[in-house]
Amino acid sequence: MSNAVIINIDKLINVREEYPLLQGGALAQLPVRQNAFLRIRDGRIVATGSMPQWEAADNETVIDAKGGSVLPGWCDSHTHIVFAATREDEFVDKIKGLSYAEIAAKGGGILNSARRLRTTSEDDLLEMAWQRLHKLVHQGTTAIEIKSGYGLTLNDELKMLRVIQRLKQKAPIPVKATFLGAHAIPEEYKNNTEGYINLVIDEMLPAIEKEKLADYVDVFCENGFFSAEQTWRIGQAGLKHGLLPKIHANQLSLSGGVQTGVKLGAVSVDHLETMDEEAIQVLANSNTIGTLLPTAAFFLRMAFQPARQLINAGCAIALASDYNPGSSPSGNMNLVVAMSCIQMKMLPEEAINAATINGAYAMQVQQEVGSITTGKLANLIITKPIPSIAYLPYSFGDNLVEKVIVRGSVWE
Ligand SMILES: N=CN[C@@H](CCC(=O)O)C(=O)O
Ligand SMILES: [Zn+2]
Repeated sequence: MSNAVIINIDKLINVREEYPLLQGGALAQLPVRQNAFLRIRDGRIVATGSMPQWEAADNETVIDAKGGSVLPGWCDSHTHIVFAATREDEFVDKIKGLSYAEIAAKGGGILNSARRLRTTSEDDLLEMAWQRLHKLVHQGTTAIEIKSGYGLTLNDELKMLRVIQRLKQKAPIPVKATFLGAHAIPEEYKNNTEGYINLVIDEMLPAIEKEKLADYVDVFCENGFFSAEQTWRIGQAGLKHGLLPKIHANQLSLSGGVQTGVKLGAVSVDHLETMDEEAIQVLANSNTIGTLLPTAAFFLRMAFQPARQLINAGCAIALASDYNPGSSPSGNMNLVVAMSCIQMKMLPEEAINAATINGAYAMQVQQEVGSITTGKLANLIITKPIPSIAYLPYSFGDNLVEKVIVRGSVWE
């Protein structure tokens, strides 16, 4: 466990003693300290101060930020990084004019990933997911949620969740596991949706509870996938097995996913490309976080999420990458933040808060990460020198991450 001090920090971003979930107008408040240092003991933040007051201490590594800025590492609360194969062939099909729904109907999409995953070993899946996670940390992600949902049989869902469990043990960053058995109706149950739902409820959930393999339960609430009523039943069953819901809601249609998620007391409802006033108001009047996934909207050429309306209504917004082989084959949170400002008109301050502290809340790790707060893990991004906070999303596509610090050590 490392003892270190980061010196010559131009801007120390998101420094907070109290770190409440940020709703509506509060998202635009991003506390910044100029010309600072930050001290780390046993991998945790123990002090911050003004650079002129800094004094060297024994037995600590000095990390010189050289005028760069420091912010909390990104908290990516929605990913599918355990998968067996990429799907660039579908990407080309889409360029040629096929829709996401058409690709799914011809056996592509999630079912394509399921076919490939079923014939891949747990060790091989772990190796591939670890490579992805390792790269994501280099891009600044220092807490992550990972879903199952490409197995769609009892054994293959358990296999995916065991991979996530092994990632939890291997990775020095907070990792949360979400059971997404209700991601699609598998081929074998094509004409028997109820049979598959029974398998999820009666066999998968008890087995997952027994092995303590998941933190959350998720359902893809969408036309052609799972209805609001089926989402409700699976969410309730998850709750009985100790799993709080996080719901894929309102991606392609007004699915009722937001209302159902809120009624279930979901930690978050995610996607939200397709919202109406009723869904926005229901979310605004709840404790459920709305997690926006702009790179999925971008990749599928869909309208972006109505971030301004959600924030103006008072919602708590988080940003996540949705990293998956079908609809967002990138987990780069720097791009997510930039796209949120460029395409959804979020202010840079709002986007950074949504990708750090609110992302931490969306996977219940806010006591460990998400802000520069004494006692939290020193999971941090050191940027190259930047003239302003707005420069981060403004210079999209440029790599401004100079170093990533995990538990006080530079990520190699
Ligand atoms: N929308 C549902 N699930 C994923 C896509 C998964 C896939 O296409 O493989 C998502 O969040 O976008
Ligand atoms: Zn997803």
